[in-house]
Amino acid sequence: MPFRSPYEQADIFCQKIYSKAKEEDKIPQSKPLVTLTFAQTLDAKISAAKNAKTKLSCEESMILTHHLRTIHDGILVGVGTILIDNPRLNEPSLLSTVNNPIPIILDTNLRIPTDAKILHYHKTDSAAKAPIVVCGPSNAHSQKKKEVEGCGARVICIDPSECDAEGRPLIPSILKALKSVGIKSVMVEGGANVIGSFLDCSASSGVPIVDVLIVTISPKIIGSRGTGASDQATLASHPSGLDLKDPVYEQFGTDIICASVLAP
Ligand SMILES: NC(=O)C1=CN([C@@H]2O[C@H](COP(=O)(O)OP(=O)(O)OC[C@H]3O[C@@H](n4cnc5c(N)ncnc54)[C@H](O)[C@@H]3O)[C@@H](O)[C@H]2O)C=CC1
Ligand SMILES: Nc1nc(O)c(N)c(N[C@@H]2O[C@H](COP(=O)(O)O)[C@@H](O)[C@H]2O)n1
Repeated sequence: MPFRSPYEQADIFCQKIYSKAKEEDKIPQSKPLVTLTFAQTLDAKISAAKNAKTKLSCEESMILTHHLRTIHDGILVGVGTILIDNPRLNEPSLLSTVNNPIPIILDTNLRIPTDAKILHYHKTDSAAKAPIVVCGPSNAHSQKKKEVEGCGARVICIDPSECDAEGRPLIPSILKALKSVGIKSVMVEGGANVIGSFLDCSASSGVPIVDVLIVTISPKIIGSRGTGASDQATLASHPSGLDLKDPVYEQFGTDIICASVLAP
């Protein structure tokens, strides 16, 4: 096989997966296209412990993750990930030459610290975009909302009728709100609670919610202290598990990528 850099490999891999999604008519009109993606160990852990930031991806699979970020309009994480990882969520090495997605943070009670990197990065790098924070109704008129807006973020409050019993905005309502501000595609990176909500919503809804699932599998075993990728998904509507259709596997460096275009 001719030599391919990991950048070329990432580009070709994404073209293959997203042209498949297109062929199968998975490019939605009523909601943004959703890619759910995360890195896990062989024993399906996304972090080494509760409250831990853990590097799982190798250099080559991280290049794929960064490439995926550049082909989506938005990149979404929960506030738990902001509090633990304090990420930048941009494509670091090619920042000025590629599309950087709009960071989107799900934060029911506006717990985001006003010094979080994600609230400030766009002020120092002109290629980075100001984030969107999606919160629950209790913050509609709060001082914290004003402070977060003061950092340059757009804060979207979801109506109480569109939140779950714990007051968390429902996934279809979040996607509707994102679509209404022009976001046509969103890459969901985690963490465990957000992954659980997207999986459950996708499995129980008659319409597709997650269109493409891309999982990086790292050759590591963490054991029971780690946070499981699906710890927060009940998958109650699928008692024998969720079957992935026509999975595609490819090795990136020392990791295996599993990708599937999900059936509705
Ligand atoms: N290996 C990987 O690819 C990744 C690993 N992580 C890891 O995940 C861990 C953080 O995960 P969690 O603590 O579970 O936090 P999380 O990042 O899933 O955020 C949960 C928060 O999101 C908010 N939220 C709003 N609407 C929601 C909804 N409908 N469903 C779920 N949450 C909603 C709530 O305020 C909730 O507290 C960290 O250890 C981080 O390192 C995070 C991202 C990727
Ligand atoms: N793909 C992937 N591999 C890992 O090993 C990871 N720990 C993550 N985590 C996600 O990436 C964010 C860090 O992003 P920045 O490098 O700061 O931009 C982290 O917050 C998780 O969302 N992903």
